[in-house]
Amino acid sequence: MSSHKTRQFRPRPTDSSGRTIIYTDPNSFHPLIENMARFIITTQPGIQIDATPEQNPDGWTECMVTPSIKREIMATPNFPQPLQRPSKTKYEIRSVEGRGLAMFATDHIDVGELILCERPLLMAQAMARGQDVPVAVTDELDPEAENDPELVRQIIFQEKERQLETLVGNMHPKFREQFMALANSHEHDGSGPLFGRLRTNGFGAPGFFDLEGEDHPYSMVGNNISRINHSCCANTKFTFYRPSFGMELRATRLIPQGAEITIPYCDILKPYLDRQKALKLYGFSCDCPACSDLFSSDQIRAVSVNSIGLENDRATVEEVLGWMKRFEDFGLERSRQYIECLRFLRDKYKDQGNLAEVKIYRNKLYKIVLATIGKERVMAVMASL
Ligand SMILES: C[S@@+](CC[C@H](N)C(=O)[O-])C[C@H]1O[C@@H](n2cnc3c(N)ncnc32)[C@H](O)[C@@H]1O
Repeated sequence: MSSHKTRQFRPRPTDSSGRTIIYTDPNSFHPLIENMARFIITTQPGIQIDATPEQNPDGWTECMVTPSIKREIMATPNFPQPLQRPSKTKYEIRSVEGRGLAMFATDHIDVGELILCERPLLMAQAMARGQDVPVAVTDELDPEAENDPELVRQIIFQEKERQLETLVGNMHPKFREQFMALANSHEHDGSGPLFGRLRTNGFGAPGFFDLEGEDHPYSMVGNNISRINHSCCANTKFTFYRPSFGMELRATRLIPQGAEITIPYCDILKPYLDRQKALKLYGFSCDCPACSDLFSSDQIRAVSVNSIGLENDRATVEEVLGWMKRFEDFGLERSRQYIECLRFLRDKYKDQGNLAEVKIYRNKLYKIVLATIGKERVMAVMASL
């Protein structure tokens, strides 16, 4: 059924600087999305309009966003920069029994280390958490149908599929092939093959708001990063670096050679039942250490989002090290309280004049903040700690 297979890749114009190739063709959209801006983002200097992916190793992103989001992207300071990749690739993608393809460390990976950086294949609006039906869709609906949530859901799925047919139809065949090779855990719920893949593999694009301050739930899909499986004790975190339009992945704990590299598909600070509910969308049930020992895990998760009472400075180093161990056992290095433990130890040693320990904990703090917040905001956050 998919028309995307028969569409031809069209050459795009370069802008005056010759660096960013931008293509906007709002007229080719279905009326419901006529206000969306479609364009591509790439950063290879001097690239020609008919460049191949081989000539443009950073790749490019097919975007379909509102014009205000497009303006926001273009106004990003220092945009666009080339991707800054890790100096050495330390992962491989291979299949694993019962979990399809997965990513594994081929070398020891340090906390905070950049594991991969890639330009998204595409960026588009996904199904929002608790999203209302788009106004244009409700206008077209018969009032009876509007009260039928399943029918409304199916109509939204069809609209999303049509939007994506336009977008995916314009991808370079190599990138389209990469997108179509990704897993689809939504084959039986009415999502089309493109929207199903976006839902299965999309990473929330952080911090994109329209002019009225309304959150736009955009998703980005990457060729390699979208092969990473979930764990509630995940050892990495995804961040997005706007100046290079790069999806970045860093380690939140030491990853030994041979270990699987994992990310969270849901809020891993939430209790077991909430996580299971969120993971249903992906068609598997998690068997990570936190899901296997859910009683202890839920207890420590509840603590990790509240407070362990470090504010009054009365805790001892031993107590704090004990808390850190419990957080580490359940993969909670990214939690606010774990970061507070590191800050506490740095300051405690500073008060004692133990400069060697101060250096160790300052370093650890920097690495975990870098991994969890990303390089765009790491310095600002460190200054506030
Ligand atoms: C984004 S893809 C990850 C890569 C995927 N394994 C592949 O083969 O391309 C998401 C899908 O991977 C599978 N998956 C992810 N994490 C899993 C886990 N912890 N256990 C079992 N399956 C998992 C599920 O089928 C899920 O819908």
